[in-house]
Amino acid sequence: MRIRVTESGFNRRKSDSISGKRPPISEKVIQSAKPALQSAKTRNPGTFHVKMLVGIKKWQVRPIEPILELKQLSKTFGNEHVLKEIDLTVNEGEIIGYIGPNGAGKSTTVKIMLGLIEEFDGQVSIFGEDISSGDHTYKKRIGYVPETADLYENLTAYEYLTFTGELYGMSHEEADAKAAELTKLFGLEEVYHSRISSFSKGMKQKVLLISSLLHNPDLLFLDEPLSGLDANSVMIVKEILAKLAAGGKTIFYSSHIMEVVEKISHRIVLLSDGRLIADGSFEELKGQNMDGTLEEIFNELTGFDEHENIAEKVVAIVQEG
Ligand SMILES: Nc1ncnc2c1ncn2[C@@H]1O[C@H](COP(=O)(O)OP(=O)(O)OP(=O)(O)O)[C@@H](O)[C@H]1O
Repeated sequence: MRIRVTESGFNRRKSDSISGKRPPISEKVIQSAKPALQSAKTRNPGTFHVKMLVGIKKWQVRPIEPILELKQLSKTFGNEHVLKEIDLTVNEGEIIGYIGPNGAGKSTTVKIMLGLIEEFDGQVSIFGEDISSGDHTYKKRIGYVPETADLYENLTAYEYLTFTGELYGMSHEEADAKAAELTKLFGLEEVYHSRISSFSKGMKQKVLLISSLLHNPDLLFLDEPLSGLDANSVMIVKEILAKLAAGGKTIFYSSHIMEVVEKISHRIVLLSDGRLIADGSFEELKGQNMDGTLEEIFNELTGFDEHENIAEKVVAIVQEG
């Protein structure tokens, strides 16, 4: 059985504490959670979220809900088999690093889950509901940062954010108040009423991030969310994601920046040629005889060892003549 222990705002798995990647949760704390866990287990078998109410010295135990379930998900475009019988369960509070080579099918999976691609085989459930049922209310609980977005560049940040906030059911005043505070925290206070067309790439990315968070979604899909952000902003966003997950939000994080995926993900899911070929924490992947960085594990699992050879050929062609 897997347990997640939350204490003083830290949220991690027992395996994390053993690996020493983050400050360890003491064995005493884990032991003290056991009676509450045991009684919850007899009532409702499964996986549990164990939360210590700091100061009250009491354990709060509730089942970890599967937020997302893919069963035998397959997708073809014409004759091309893009997704091949994918099974995946994602639990509440998890940050999933969803990685794979170009063209592996990552965006296609995300678009299916967002309801942007409606034809597929298999079953996709979000918040316990089959998304093919025709009930689209689940979308209100989702936030999305696309890899490339058509921001309505003629709108100001204020207009764009209040517009998207209202689409998610917020009142104009509520969306404005929240957007103004968030843009200030992201250093965009002075340009809140400027047109997005005048923004730098990083500033636009901040608007997209704010827009995905404004309505306090329970599930976030992030596609290269750090694109164009400076090092300070990257630190802020990584911290925000860790805190959101500690508070029970679920994050599906797709990126090619392996160093970040390695650091922030509770679980790494590797898609190659439409199939899931690895699923586990970074420590678990390393434990399966795949030593090294996530970049090296990625190269090994996808069977790629040609980088030196290809680079040599490119440089030779560039320097010809
Ligand atoms: N609308 C479409 N029509 C036809 N083929 C498509 C369509 N969308 C995606 N594909 C194909 O599906 C495959 C997977 O594409 P997808 O965008 O899901 O890959 P990805 O893993 O997100 O890649 P990247 O890392 O480059 O963003 C590719 O071969 C792509 O050409």
